[in-house]
Amino acid sequence: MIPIDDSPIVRDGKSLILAMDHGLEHGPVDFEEVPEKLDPATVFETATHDAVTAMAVQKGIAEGYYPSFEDDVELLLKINGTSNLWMGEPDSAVNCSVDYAAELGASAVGFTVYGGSNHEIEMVEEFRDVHEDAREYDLPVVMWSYPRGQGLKNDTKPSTISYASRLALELGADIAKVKYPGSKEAMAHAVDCAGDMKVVMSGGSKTSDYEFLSTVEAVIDAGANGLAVGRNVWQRENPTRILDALEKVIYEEETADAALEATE
Ligand SMILES: O=P(O)(O)OC[C@H]1O[C@](O)(COP(=O)(O)O)[C@@H](O)[C@@H]1O
Repeated sequence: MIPIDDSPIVRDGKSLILAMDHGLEHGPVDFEEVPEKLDPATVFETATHDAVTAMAVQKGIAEGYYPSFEDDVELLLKINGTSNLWMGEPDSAVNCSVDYAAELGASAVGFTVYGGSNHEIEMVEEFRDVHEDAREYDLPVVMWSYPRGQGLKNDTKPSTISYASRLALELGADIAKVKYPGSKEAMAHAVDCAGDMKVVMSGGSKTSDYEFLSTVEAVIDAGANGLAVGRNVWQRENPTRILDALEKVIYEEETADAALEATE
């Protein structure tokens, strides 16, 4: 972990990363209800909102679309990723080098580690190379720290999420992106386990405005540093409105109720 408060992907110590790697990770199914979002430019447009500190995409999307948005959006290049067609133990192919991420204009890199998978050892060794290459460019490293595999039946239980945040600290991440462990108290423990490293919550599938914002409120109350979110923003009819509300909950530490009321 290095100090990253001056990084462009951090605003007032917090981050709101807009993720759009779902076409690879889940397949086009995530765009069925919002077919216009199949065009990555529409989501880059959403990422120009002041609340968004970075947009996380795979190499192909960055190559094709980032040049039109480089003045308004910070790029977080996701270095590895797997399709949903892969049926083996959780694993993730390294799809891009840190050198090429830097060439594309990335302000940070992202890397998934599936702790507990039968492929954990190789993934952590790949993370080592990515982490040390990123240090050469002073690029913050965001770890998608997702323990899962045949030995892990519940990947969001509190002890697993605390382990996920600790594992990221120990391996050198600057931000750990973890799933919500179900309560503010459990999130607070995951944050404690991360020491001075930043922890952000992973968004998850789309829920109601209130449910989503209340969870984000709990996460901020727990001392976490924001959110890395995809579907709960760009699957909405009005992504700007939820980003207006998230701006209030994350940076102004307002309640979900107050944020909703102010953005009605
Ligand atoms: O591995 P999972 O749990 O299916 O989720 C992977 C997806 O979730 C994210 O980590 C966050 O996106 P969401 O907010 O839509 O859950 C994406 O970067 C990634 O594509």
